[in-house]
Amino acid sequence: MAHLPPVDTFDYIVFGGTGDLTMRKLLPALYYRFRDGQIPDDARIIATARSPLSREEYQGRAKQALHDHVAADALEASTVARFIDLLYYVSLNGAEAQSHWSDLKTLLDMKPDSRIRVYYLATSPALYGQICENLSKQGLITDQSRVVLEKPIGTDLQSANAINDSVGQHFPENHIFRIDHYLGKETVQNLIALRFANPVFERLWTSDAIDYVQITAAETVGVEGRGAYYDKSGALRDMIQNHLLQVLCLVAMDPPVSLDADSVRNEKLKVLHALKPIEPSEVAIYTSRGQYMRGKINGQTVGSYVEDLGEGVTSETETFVALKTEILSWRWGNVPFYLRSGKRMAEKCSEVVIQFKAAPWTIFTNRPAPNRLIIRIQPDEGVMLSVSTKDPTPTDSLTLREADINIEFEKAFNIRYPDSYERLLLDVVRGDPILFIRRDEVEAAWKWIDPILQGWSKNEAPLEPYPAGTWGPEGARNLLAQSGHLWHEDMK
Ligand SMILES: NC(=O)C1=CN([C@@H]2O[C@H](COP(=O)(O)OP(=O)(O)OC[C@H]3O[C@@H](n4cnc5c(N)ncnc54)[C@H](OP(=O)(O)O)[C@@H]3O)[C@@H](O)[C@H]2O)C=CC1
Ligand SMILES: O=C1O[C@H](COP(=O)(O)O)[C@@H](O)[C@H](O)[C@H]1O
Repeated sequence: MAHLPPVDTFDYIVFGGTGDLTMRKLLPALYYRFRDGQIPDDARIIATARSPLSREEYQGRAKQALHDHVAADALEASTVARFIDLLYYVSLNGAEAQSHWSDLKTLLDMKPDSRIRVYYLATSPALYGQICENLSKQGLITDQSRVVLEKPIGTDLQSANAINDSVGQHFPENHIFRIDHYLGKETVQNLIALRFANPVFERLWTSDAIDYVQITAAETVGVEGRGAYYDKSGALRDMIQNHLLQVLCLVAMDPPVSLDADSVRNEKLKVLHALKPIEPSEVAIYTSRGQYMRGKINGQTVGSYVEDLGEGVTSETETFVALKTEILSWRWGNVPFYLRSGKRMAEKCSEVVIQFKAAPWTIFTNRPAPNRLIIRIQPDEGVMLSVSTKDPTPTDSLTLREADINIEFEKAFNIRYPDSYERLLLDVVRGDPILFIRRDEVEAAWKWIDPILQGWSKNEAPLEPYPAGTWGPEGARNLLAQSGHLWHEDMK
């Protein structure tokens, strides 16, 4: 077990404290950090929601959540008991000024104002503005207060601006932490280390050497119990607008002058601004969208998307999207960036594939395969570089064969890879925004996404069905075939 320096003590106030995200992700993440000695014993986690629950009832639910979502070998009874002791519950309608705010105030007033307060908004984003307004009216926003906003920040640029404006009336930008859990993933952060600590890669990180880049986030799960949210969202808003564009920024950005949050965010923003727009009339050329049908995942038959939504429902929502873009800059001129994400795909796999250009000439009897760098975000976090080596089979000529230089981080460092929320939740306490999204990044991402949504709404690109358990619709393959490229799984 790692022993890490503890953060300053804090009150974490979670709006939506009984919800799926809190139970499945936030409490387990805080538990792990507590177990590893990073959370002081006098910290408090104050959950709020409308449900009338006593503190003991809430603690009972939280205990169950830990048993369901924390590895059994990490659950020591005494540590669980000490952690459960940090939990409080206030029944409160965050959207109503007349609700039980005085209960929350009484609890918070028991500690000095200088204590760090984190207001974590894990409710529908439609409530963010009202919750912040009520916090402000009740005098609960101190100099040491921060607010965390869960995704989605809006469904387009206009709605994102409305959310950001309403929260921004009560919290300064440097106290607003917009979470994107992909940035908390170790391998995503490792992109910064890999690129800027290893000149061997960074010197080749341009259109001179790179043919194209693929970023994939494929899931085998369907919409699970989140159909009501997902059907209004779809894969483009749910995954591309935030997670995949953030990964693309880290792959493509120029070296920041330091690891200061704004230096990194400024470089990411430049990438977002340099993305070649996809006009509504161009969506059939540059995008492919699909929806899963019945199929098989790991040998088990699974239902279609509309079956997962419920009986008698129809839907035009995409559960898969692939797109081709470019970054209009000196470094990346003419290098296609292919992004794709989908549910009910053949494998769970998030990765970045950097496909290098072929050698200009060969002296061997067969052509060397172009090098390929694969950064595996999950599962099996690691980095793999394919290289051409001499084929050891005895022949009369020097022929080549592909082999991999493969680093598996978990094995290399013999360490448990933490869930992304573990790091992010404590970064808020530390006041370190490097792995959070600044408002202008959200705006730039929506500005680029909105025209695609407009094109789709005019039916400019067909919604193609794909069987569950496959790599998506044919259109996704055609997107690359136009340039003679293949998705990674087709290269194997
Ligand atoms: N679940 C996930 O995996 C992910 C979720 N998110 C985001 O996190 C947020 C929460 O999602 P999730 O946990 O799934 O949603 P749930 O529907 O499971 O939970 C919503 C929570 O909000 C509470 N709530 C609803 N209305 C109010 C109100 N007026 N005042 C106070 N509390 C209220 C509910 O409790 P009660 O009804 O008792 O008030 C409940 O605790 C959403 O923005 C979602 O998009 C983001 C990424 C992943
Ligand atoms: O934000 C989201 O992410 C998950 C996928 O996250 P991962 O860490 O398992 O890759 C996705 O299932 C969900 O729809 C989306 O809202």
